[in-house]
Amino acid sequence: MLKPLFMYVLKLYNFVQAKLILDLFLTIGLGLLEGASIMMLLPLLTLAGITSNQTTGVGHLVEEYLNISGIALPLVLMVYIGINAGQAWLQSYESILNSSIRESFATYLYTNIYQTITYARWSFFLETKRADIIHVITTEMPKVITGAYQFLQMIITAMIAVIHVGIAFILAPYLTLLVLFCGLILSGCLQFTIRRTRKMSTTLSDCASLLFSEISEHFNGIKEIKSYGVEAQQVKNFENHWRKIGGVLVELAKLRSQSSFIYRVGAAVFISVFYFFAIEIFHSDPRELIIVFVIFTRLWPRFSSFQAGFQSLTMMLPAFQKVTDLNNRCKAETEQGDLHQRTEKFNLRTGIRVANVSFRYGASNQRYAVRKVNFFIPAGTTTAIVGVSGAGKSTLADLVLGLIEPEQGEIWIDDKRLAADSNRYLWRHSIGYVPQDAFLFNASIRDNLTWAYPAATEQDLWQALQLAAIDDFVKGLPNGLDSLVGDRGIRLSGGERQRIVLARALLRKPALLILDEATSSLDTENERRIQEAIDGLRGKLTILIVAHRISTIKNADQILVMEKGRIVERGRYQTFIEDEESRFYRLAAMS
Ligand SMILES: Nc1ncnc2c1ncn2[C@@H]1O[C@H](COP(=O)(O)OP(=O)(O)OP(=O)(O)O)[C@@H](O)[C@H]1O
Repeated sequence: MLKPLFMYVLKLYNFVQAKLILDLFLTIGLGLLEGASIMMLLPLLTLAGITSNQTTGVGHLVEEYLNISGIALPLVLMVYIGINAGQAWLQSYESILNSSIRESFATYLYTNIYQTITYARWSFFLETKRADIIHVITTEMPKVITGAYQFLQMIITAMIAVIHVGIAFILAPYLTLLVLFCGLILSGCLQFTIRRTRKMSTTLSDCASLLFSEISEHFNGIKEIKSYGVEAQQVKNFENHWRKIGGVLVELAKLRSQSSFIYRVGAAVFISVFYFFAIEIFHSDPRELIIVFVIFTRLWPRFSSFQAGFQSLTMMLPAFQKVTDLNNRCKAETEQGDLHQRTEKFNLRTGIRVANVSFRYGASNQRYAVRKVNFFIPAGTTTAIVGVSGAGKSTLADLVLGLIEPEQGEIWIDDKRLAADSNRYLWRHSIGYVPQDAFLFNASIRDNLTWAYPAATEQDLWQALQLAAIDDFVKGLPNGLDSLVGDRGIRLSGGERQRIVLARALLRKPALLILDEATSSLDTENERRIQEAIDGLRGKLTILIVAHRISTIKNADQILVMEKGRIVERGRYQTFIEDEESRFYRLAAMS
């Protein structure tokens, strides 16, 4: 269970090696200075007249040295001030260094996980809930960063403790062993709270993940929730989730207060034992007794914070596990090859050949979404795929897009086979894609367009808008290209949004334009407009249309009819519509 934690600490070490070593040296320096500052109590107490009649021990040595050298109080006080000033300076320097290590480590880890997730294959996103990914990034990652850092702080605390215990041991070895023994007993007593904390934390993490999913789905489906009038049910679900989380949090608070109770009572018992042994059994030098007492009263909060830190770390372990699992899954799904060094594009000359391609969602799935499909899309032509819902149209489009890999068969772009990840990546780079519910950023129209092609000139932008038949609309807006589209393009109508997205796709001068049910959610008027825009592109571009409505594909050069993952008919609109026996005819009659 501690393995993921070590991994992150190791990452932290690899990331900030030099700074971390400097930090550790500073910590040792701080520990030594703090020890020296405590040791200064010995000459100070001696000069104040507290002495002992013992003739051995460090106290006696200091007494003799002060007598022989004749060192006066002002000099000892100056040394005391010097040590404390040095300690304060080191402390402030160390805290700045710590904060810089922590922040750069956080940036590194966040960017790293974001990158790993983003570069994972599409299949990963098909199998993973978005809410779970967002939950890991926004809720679990901060815990991981705090945890790795806290672990480091615990090591630092342990190092300082070792220095202090070392000093105490030199002064009073038996008393020190006694205190350490008592500390061990106390830790043993607290083991059960640690185990229980770990269990509760896993439950808490799972509950939080579910709650996050619930919130995300709630706001994604808010329109449906309101139209069905199920607000009360949703609020009740939310309340139930919170009640569960609240219960776990109260349990954790109980555990924390239990440990703190055990600590406080234990401290009182151990101080009494310490005094009893020091005075009655060891007959200790009062100065050494005072110093050992000072050391342990300073160490006690450290022990206690070490214990609390350990408990918090235990609480964070489920977060480490979740982040590590996600990271490992993404890594296993990362597209291989020199993907991001290459920028060249595919330039379709002959066409796209889909040869005997089959695909299913998951190796254990009995049902193939696409089965033994063969077809050719000549460059510069329009191909349409039609079929009833679930026939496999979008899956086939995703295969041609290079988002998913065929389980069997091959896809060829001219004479290049889409086999390697890097090929598929470059191919996607060369495609314009317009899905049914296209995505627009909450930014200006210009930003939304240039996102796909940052090097676009003003002329390129207007040309693309014109091709998508939306240039007049944009010209009419008060801020033209710089008008804001609102969250997900909410300030635009469905048709305007789709045409902006079409313009964005065209801006890249794509080798292939894929329209995946791009007009199915539009009204007739908007559909007509976008249809005109698409018709205007015929012959200029290679187009693949996945269509629900037959009216949108009348002018296609080739129509493929799909049924249960297979292509069952192919031809042109005119031929099909005259053949009442054709499946296409029946489809057209249904739509
Ligand atoms: N992510 C997925 N996981 C598992 N099965 C899936 C997934 N996506 C699609 N399928 C299944 O694959 C088959 C083909 O789906 P696909 O979306 O390609 O059909 P479609 O013809 O595009 O349907 P529609 O017109 O309704 O969008 C369907 O049986 C569907 O249930």
